Amino acid sequence: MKTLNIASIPGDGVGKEIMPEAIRVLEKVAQVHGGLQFKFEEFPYSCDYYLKHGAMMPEDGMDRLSQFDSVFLGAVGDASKVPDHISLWGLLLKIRQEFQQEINIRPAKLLKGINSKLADPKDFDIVVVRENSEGEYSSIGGRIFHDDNEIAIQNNVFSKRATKQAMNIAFDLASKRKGLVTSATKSNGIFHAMPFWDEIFEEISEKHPNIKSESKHIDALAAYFITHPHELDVVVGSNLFGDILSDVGAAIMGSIGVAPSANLNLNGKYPSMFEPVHGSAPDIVGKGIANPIGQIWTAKMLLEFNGEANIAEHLLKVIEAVTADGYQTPDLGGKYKMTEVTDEIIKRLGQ
Ligand SMILES: NC(=O)C1=CN([C@@H]2O[C@H](COP(=O)(O)OP(=O)(O)OC[C@H]3O[C@@H](n4cnc5c(N)ncnc54)[C@H](O)[C@@H]3O)[C@@H](O)[C@H]2O)C=CC1
Ligand SMILES: CC(=O)C(=O)O
Ligand SMILES: [K+]
Ligand SMILES: [Mn+2]
Repeated sequence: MKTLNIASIPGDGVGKEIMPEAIRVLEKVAQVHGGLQFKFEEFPYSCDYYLKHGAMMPEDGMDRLSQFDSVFLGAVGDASKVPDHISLWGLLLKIRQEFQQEINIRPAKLLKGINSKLADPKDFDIVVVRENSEGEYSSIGGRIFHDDNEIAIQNNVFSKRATKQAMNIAFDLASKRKGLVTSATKSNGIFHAMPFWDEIFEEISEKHPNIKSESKHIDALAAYFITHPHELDVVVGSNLFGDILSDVGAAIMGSIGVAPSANLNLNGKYPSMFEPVHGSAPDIVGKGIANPIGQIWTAKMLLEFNGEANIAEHLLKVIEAVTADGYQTPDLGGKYKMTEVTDEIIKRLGQ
């Protein structure tokens, strides 16, 4: 019997609602699999934890999480309790950076039965490869002076190593898919970092003559996601550009409530972390209508990256069969509650 030890961090808002749903699904997956079991340990790290303890996690929090095969996270952030930059840097971004989860994989493809927000979406299947450890998400800089003289300086960080790594992963992925890599740039406006990014992209492209490559400025590329999503395959972007594009990708899928993501540690020193693309959705919290599919599709990615590709594919097929038959939450225009969608997935997993 293979055991996967999973640290679950529901976090804030709808994170606390959808996490139990995805765990119910994973327990069922294990039962159907027969040779797999999960050991979950829940960690209460969140904005509520911060209000009690003055930090998003205890001193030994990272040590404890490092003992697990993977971290499974819901969402972080409740600005009514803790400013977002404190809560995200104290938990989500802390884990991504300290566990060297330098790559964030974010698929965007249409599931059967789900209406895209586009009138004619055609059949798109995109993977955003987001550099996940540096770029615009850096804590380097500071603030100086007061009142109207106040100045904020924010330094972006682009290393050749991490940039190359993200691009190499994008090309590898494209070689197993449609064979196209699109780079998100902004070298017409960002004077140093983006020409650097483009040069490295050029260099990596030349090493992969069989893969088509193109660069698009982030503004035009964001529009292209809306107008020509079916022409994209793998899209590689910096931390901020990848973040934005993956929300656009989620919107054209129908709702950010379905979008999954994997924060990958590639050197094997620390666990990877799996979390949906969306945040804590304070506007719908407590209503029982959060879409559980983002977290459940994320569970599929957790299975895939823990060596269980077959059952992972089966889970995605079941999710798609359920959406195809109209079991959808209100964000997708459906009338079903969160638990009803999960129940249907679990029922069909057993069939
Ligand atoms: N990775 C993470 O944990 C992230 C955390 N956040 C945090 O979440 C909080 C809210 O941020 P927002 O910018 O509003 O982004 P958000 O993703 O939480 O919500 C944006 C919109 O999508 C909807 N939505 C999100 N998840 C949904 C789901 N599962 N089912 C149905 N609808 C869903 C929300 O109702 C809202 O209308 C903030 O504190 C923010 O910092 C935001 C993005 C990512
Ligand atoms: C923070 C955030 O929005 C993200 O990582 O997607
Ligand atoms: K999340
Ligand atoms: Mn985001």
